[in-house]
Amino acid sequence: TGSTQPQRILKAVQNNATWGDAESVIATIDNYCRRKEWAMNVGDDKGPILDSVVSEVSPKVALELGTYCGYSTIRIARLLSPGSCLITLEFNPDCAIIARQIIAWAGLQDRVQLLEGPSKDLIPQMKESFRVKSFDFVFLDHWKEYYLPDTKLLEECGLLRKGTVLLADNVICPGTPKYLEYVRNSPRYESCYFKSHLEYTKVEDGLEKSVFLG
Ligand SMILES: COCc1ccccc1-c1cc(O)c2[nH]cnc(=O)c2c1
Ligand SMILES: [Mg+2]
Repeated sequence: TGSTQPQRILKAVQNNATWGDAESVIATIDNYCRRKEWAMNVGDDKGPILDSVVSEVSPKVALELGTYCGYSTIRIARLLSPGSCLITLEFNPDCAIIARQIIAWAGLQDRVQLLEGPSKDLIPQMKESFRVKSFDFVFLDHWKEYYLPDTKLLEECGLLRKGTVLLADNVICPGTPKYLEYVRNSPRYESCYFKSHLEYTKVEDGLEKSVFLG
């Protein structure tokens, strides 16, 4: 019985990154996934776009849908000011176990709350159980078919406020046509596309930034 990809990524981090140094964890994962085995991290081409949007918003309360190994969790959390927090949702327990260790290796566990379970079950609990009033920033990076239903659920649960920024990965590859159609045509969003590439490849992909207008 061999190892899983998340286990191999964790081992690369433990063998090459400096404990407590988020930048070295990011660089280690990018090097490993570019040279050894491709993995679905937002990566070092789309990553700086994510960084610039997070820095512009400087969210106090942020949400990530889809943790995987924690790569984008670390990219976001390393930019948060003290007292801010990032809630990240992961449905796969094997990924959650690895992500917790990678987030800890980066020294960011105090700003991150990783919740295990389906986003459709966890989102309605945000207000009561997790004392969230509303999110300032949401990064959508889980399963493309859930982008639209989860966005509507966030609206229905009153978790978006005037100015909340949604940033969606993979809107071209694998592609999220129903989500794109919604945010680009709804009068309740102002949307724009940041062209880039699928992580570690030359294939086109991009991020869609959508501001909720209330
Ligand atoms: C499992 O498919 C991997 C894959 C294969 C080919 C092209 C794209 C992707 C891909 C890339 C990503 O950044 C992703 N981000 C989040 N959830 C995904 O399922 C996902 C898939
Ligand atoms: Mg992705």
